[in-house]
Amino acid sequence: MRIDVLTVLPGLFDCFLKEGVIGKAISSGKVEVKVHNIRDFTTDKHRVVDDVPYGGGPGMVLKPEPIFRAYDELTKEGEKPYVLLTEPWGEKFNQEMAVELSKKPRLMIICGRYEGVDERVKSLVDREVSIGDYVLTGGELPAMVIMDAVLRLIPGVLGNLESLRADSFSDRGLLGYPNYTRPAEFRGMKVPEVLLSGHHKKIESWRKEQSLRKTLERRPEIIENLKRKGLLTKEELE
Ligand SMILES: Nc1c(O)cccc1[N+](=O)[O-]
Repeated sequence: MRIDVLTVLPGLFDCFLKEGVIGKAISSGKVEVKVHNIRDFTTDKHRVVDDVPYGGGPGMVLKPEPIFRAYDELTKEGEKPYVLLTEPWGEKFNQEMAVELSKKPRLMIICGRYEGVDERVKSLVDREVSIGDYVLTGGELPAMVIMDAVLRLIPGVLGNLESLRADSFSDRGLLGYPNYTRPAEFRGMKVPEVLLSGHHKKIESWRKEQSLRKTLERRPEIIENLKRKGLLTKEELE
């Protein structure tokens, strides 16, 4: 997969693209991420990327010209990207969307900023995406959240497919089970006996029960939804 990011703050992505699972996926060539400074696509000497909103009002709006120039330049060759725009009013990002986006061969993420982008930029956009109902200083962190959730799903990026399978939200959207590692007792808190038993069937059913219990406690609507769709087994319903 290739992702092109358009932003006025490219430096924000430096650590994200160098460190951890994402950094390894890029350095190994499993995925390609290119961050582009929208200012590099301006033509005036002051490299202006924003302007005051027509009709008045607070703040600044990202101008259309530099973004369109970037889009035209970056899509001259190769597959047309599926274009996302990160902004507060977008469709709520979730695991289902991450799975869908991970199947696209190429993405472009335009990072919203200031009071937003000129409305005409949206003629380039396939999906406006929000990571939550709160006000941020810009769309760069949401772009990183989306890339993290999407790129980890690319085959080969996560070493152990098992950890992908046991993810929260991956088994029918159920929350993940509790995890423990050595030591078996720490400050009086013991690891559940079943996990030390080596009895794989018992461990699996304990984990399933914990996952259902946690989901029922924290996200009852997920259980209701699965019940309605008939996606819970008789044992799970008991
Ligand atoms: N919430 C927010 C914002 O305030 C600015 C840009 C993008 C987002 N978002 O994607 O959620």
